[in-house]
Amino acid sequence: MKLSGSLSTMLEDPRLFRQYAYVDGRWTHGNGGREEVVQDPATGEVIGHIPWLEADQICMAVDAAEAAFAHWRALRVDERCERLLAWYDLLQANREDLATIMTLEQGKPLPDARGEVEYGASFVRWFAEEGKRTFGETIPSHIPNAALGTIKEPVGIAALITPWNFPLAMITRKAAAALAAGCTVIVKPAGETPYSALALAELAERAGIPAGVFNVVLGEPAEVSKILCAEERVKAVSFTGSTRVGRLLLEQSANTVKRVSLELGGNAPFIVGPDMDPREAALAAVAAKFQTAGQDCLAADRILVHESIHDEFVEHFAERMAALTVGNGLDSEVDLGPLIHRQAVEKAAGIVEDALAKGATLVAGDQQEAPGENFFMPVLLTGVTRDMKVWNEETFAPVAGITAYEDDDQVIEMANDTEYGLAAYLYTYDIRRIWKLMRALEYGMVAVNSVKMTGPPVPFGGIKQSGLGREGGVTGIDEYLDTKYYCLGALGSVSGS
Ligand SMILES: NC(=O)c1ccc[n+]([C@@H]2O[C@H](COP(=O)([O-])OP(=O)(O)OC[C@H]3O[C@@H](n4cnc5c(N)ncnc54)[C@H](O)[C@@H]3O)[C@@H](O)[C@H]2O)c1
Ligand SMILES: N[C@@H](CC=O)C(=O)O
Repeated sequence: MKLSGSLSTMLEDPRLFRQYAYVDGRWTHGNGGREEVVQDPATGEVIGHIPWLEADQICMAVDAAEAAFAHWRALRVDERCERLLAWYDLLQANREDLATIMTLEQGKPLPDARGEVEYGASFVRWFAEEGKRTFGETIPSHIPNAALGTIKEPVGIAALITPWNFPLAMITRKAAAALAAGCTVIVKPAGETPYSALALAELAERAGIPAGVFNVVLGEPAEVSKILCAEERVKAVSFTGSTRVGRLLLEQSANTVKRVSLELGGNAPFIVGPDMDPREAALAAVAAKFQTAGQDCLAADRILVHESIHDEFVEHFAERMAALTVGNGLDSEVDLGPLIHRQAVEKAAGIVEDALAKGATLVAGDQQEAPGENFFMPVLLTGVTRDMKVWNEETFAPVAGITAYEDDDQVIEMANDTEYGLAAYLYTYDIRRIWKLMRALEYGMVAVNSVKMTGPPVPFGGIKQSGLGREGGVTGIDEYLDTKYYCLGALGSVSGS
């Protein structure tokens, strides 16, 4: 294993590169001496090490979050929100360093990493504002001489478990909502990408977020999650990751009846109507497929094109795909970085092999050209059918599969033929088709004639086995709030009550 050792020298502020857990405002070693090596997926070089905390240390993080909760929830909401805004400012001010850390540990091209820092920061600002609007309601009373209403209260400690593909924004979309609501949090980032989370902790501290309010624990994933899910004092678990692990955490949280929010896998259909300009649609489909090298829960996984424009669409798609540059995300020419590790490359190769064995056609994609062992060259397959893995599984790789369809009813049925229900794309200008398909698609989010669909104001989330609950938007904060109903009786006669 080659040792890089150079990340801190690449940063303007080397203190953003932390190789410890962060518990109760302290940078913490693991008691048991266990640690994990973190590698740059582009080069295989070692970026650094992180400690694994032992069970008693995870419990100490819960103690810290519990102790801090009393003070944090008691702050005036504008005081909490001021600190979130200070955190937002620091994220913006340190954007370059945060992007460098992200590219080194995750592999995505530097411009995409900068984009993710902006995106992640935007949730902090959004919830700093939304925190001030956690209104209760007054209820016209059916009880004589009583006043009825509701107030919103923070649920308590929230455990936030996050994936490696968006190492910063998947944390802030949860943490900012929870902190604005008055909760304290324990973040468990993916072991592949811990340094973005630890940099967030460093900046949270500088923003005046008190010790114990924002904690980052590191460790063996199943072990840590089991403790957090079983712990009665943890009131909410918010998870972003695979459907397989999401199911597990839901099960583990049942005994303590926790609030569980799940942002899970996707298998997005990208539907192109017969009225569509095939070139325009192909450019959009390439953008929707290859972001983060296809390692995106919103990636266009099944591209469904009307038979009348199928061949032309394929030509344009192949042409645009051929123009994508694959390489190290630090190189300014690069569009697609590496996959996260070798297993991801092997999984992608298996999906392509399975499709070809079952009759798909390989239009483009030569793995001999891959610039390193964690890289996977973009692949275009046509003639994809429902018995293939590329249809049924979330590919999480730059493998595009195209299928032709005959009419709207058939494409609705095809698009819904999956256990997933996160996001769908629809390209057509026919308003009646838009309305019909948009309503019939069994997805939490439908983007019509747009690749971009996310951002702070929208309720992000899926149905079916893509998740529970919503993040962002005006409802994202509700995942961290309880509604308390009150009935004030014996008030005497109050007119209009
Ligand atoms: N819906 C969304 O908003 C969204 C966003 C980003 C990623 N994702 C999904 O995340 C997945 C990719 O991320 P990933 O590979 O990091 O997912 P993953 O489920 O393997 O890991 C996610 C988190 O769970 C932890 N984990 C892994 N195994 C565990 C176990 N047995 N018990 C407890 N915790 C465990 C990991 O360490 C990590 O912190 C894809 O399915 C993608 O669609 C969804
Ligand atoms: N692109 C998604 C993350 C999915 O992997 C988002 O915007 O949240």
